[in-house]
Amino acid sequence: MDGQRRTARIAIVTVSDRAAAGIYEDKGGPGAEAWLRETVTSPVEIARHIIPDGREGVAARLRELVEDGTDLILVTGGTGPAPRDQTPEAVMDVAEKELPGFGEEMRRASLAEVPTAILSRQTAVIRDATLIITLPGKPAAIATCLDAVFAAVPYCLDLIGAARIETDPNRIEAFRPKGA
Ligand SMILES: Nc1ncnc2c1ncn2[C@@H]1O[C@H](COP(=O)(O)OP(=O)(O)OP(=O)(O)O)[C@@H](O)[C@H]1O
Ligand SMILES: Nc1nc2c(c(=O)[nH]1)N[C@H]1C(S)=C(S)[C@@H](COP(=O)(O)O)O[C@H]1N2
Repeated sequence: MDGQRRTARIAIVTVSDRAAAGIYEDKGGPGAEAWLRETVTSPVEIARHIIPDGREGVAARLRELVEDGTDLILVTGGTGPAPRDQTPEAVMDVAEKELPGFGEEMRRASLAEVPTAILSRQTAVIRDATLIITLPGKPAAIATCLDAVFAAVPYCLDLIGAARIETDPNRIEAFRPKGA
């Protein structure tokens, strides 16, 4: 089968000590899933994971998901400056390439809403044929950040050899050069 014409596999990883311990209910993961289900019109399988903060645990889970053939991973939480916030370090541990424009654009969009957005060290990276995008933990940040960058995601997935995805143009007009 043509590698790109298959059901896309997306993982949403919530990184939060308290959500993982059941102290509060995870709202970021379900929020990201709802956003994707409203936006992506081609077939997708979405898996959700909740894990505690920590560089090694996050990196290990990302490696597993990449080896499992996941096309896109959204990681929410642990991007801030506090000692337990180590998601960017974990993501860089598994990265083959960084795409700094994703973090720049997500922070720009978030800064229009909250001045504390500058505290998020979010970014995006590629490992093998997987795109990994980090998002802040605050559930309200999910839509702001995905709205800001998702137009570039389908073509990025094409370029790295991941599954092809289509979006509802009324929500996100995906950028693809003519003929792609
Ligand atoms: N996944 C989530 N689901 C629901 N609320 C969240 C989630 N992540 C963060 N929040 C909310 O946003 C607030 C600030 O987010 P922040 O990322 O600083 O959480 P945190 O205190 O680092 O979480 P934790 O200690 O569990 O890792 C939290 O106190 C919580 O109310
Ligand atoms: N859109 C948006 N971005 C945001 C926020 C927010 O509320 N909305 N919170 C900020 C704050 S307060 C922090 S500390 C950082 C990092 O959050 P994280 O550690 O949960 O990833 O994200 C920032 N980015």
